[in-house]
Amino acid sequence: MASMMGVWAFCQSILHIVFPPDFRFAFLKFLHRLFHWFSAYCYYDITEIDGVNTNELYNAVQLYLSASASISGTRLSLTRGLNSSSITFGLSNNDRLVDSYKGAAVEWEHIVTQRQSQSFSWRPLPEERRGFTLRVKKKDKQVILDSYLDFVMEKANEIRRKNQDRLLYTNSRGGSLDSRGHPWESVPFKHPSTFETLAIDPVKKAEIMADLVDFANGESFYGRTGRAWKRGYLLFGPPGTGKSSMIAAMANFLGYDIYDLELTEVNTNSELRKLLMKTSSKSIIVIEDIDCSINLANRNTTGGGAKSGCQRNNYDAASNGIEDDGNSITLSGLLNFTDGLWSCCGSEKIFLFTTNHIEKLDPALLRSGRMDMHIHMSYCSFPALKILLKNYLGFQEDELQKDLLVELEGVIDEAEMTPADISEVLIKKRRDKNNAVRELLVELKNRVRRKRGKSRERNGDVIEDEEQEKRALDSPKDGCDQLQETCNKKNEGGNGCDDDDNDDKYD
Ligand SMILES: Nc1ncnc2c1ncn2[C@@H]1O[C@H](COP(=O)(O)OP(=O)(O)OP(=O)(O)O)[C@@H](O)[C@H]1O
Ligand SMILES: [Mg+2]
Repeated sequence: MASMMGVWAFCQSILHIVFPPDFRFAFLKFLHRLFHWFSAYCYYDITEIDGVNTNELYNAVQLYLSASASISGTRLSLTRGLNSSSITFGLSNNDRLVDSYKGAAVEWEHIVTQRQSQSFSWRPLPEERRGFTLRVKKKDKQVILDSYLDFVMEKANEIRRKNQDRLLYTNSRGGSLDSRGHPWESVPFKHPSTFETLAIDPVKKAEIMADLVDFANGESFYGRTGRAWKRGYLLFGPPGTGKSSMIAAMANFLGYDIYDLELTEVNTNSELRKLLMKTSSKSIIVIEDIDCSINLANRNTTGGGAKSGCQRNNYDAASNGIEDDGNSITLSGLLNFTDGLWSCCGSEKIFLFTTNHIEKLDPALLRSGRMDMHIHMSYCSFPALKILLKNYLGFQEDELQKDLLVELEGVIDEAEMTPADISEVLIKKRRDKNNAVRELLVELKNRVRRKRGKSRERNGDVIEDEEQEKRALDSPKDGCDQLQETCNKKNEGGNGCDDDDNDDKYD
């Protein structure tokens, strides 16, 4: 190949000296054709810059070859991208690499030449002209063009996702665009929450994980059934039960980016659509506290149906019935956002809404297809508590005293304590893990006592001897009566170890 190129260059220089330009051009063209007729190969150039735009295929090839180049051990260039935690390998200048695909051998050459003179351009071009030349046997041309390049693109995306840290996008600028036309701002997403650290019922956890895996591997299923490749999850439950932690765990599990959509920053339905259009595939689009973001309860249902019935501005319709003139966001806009035609631009997207008050949401928002899975994030259950004890204190189940476990199991459900509150107790006392568990037990018992007292008050009963109940709940063995007394005293002074505001909301 190199010698052929040498001959080619030699011919060009001879022609340059001997013949006039017109003839020279025609002759060179002829020679070029001749050269290709007799060659068993065809060549494809993939330049770094296509006109003034960056050629995506060039970057993809570079990344794709980085996986093979690391093995072949030729001269390599090393790169570490922005937001990336790992180093990728690349072909050095004018180096070659052989790859094979479906039995066809291909050769990649990385060609770097100096840019001669800077022609006029709206943006400065790099001094070097870079590109890849792909050499393919003529008989393999079809298979390479049909699927190899798609394969390269796909692999490159995979590598990029693996190397790059998750990104967390926000629309804090509202709908306005930055200089590159993007409405989203991003920061590296480093939330450490995973399904392992998430304290929820293991059966529920396994179900959610299986659902996510089915979704991520479901391209052919969604194609076959004619459904858009997207899925909606609604997380509901009291504050501190792990809704945001669940979102982070899902993103880390699937390796997806998160788009945290601040609905109150979006002014119109069309702004909402633009934001959606600028989200990438393999991402989770989150609207937290959906009930607080938009007045969903006061939907005007003049047409009866979910979509036809909400052609009005929610805020206005609720207050003065002004028709939606497209200047504010409506429930129909939101419904279209989640399952209208636009929702499928760029596939493999998860829509995730959270709320503390599911009862406030419009049924149209909850139906399957929009929110396919409703996940109740509940107060800490006994199986979830065991996960917290393991994660925070390093306790394996068999390490804990049996009677202590029985006591914990006896009060945990009735105490209705959130995982956030439990983890606070465990964090504070984690230096002495046995003491931490005892302290937690006291806290749980206090909550149960207060709950029972409250419900009696509500039922109009006379509060009987609280001390008697205290004795019934307390274990004589655990030696933490002192702590409990202190806690009780604080509570009597209105200055308790916790407050019951949340309990009231969810009673
Ligand atoms: N189920 C859980 N498993 C593990 N940790 C949890 C869980 N729930 C809460 N936590 C802990 O409590 C903190 C607060 O939880 P998180 O922000 O996920 O709750 P939330 O349900 O989103 O609350 P809010 O409704 O107020 O947004 C987290 O940082 C996490 O450490
Ligand atoms: Mg939250």
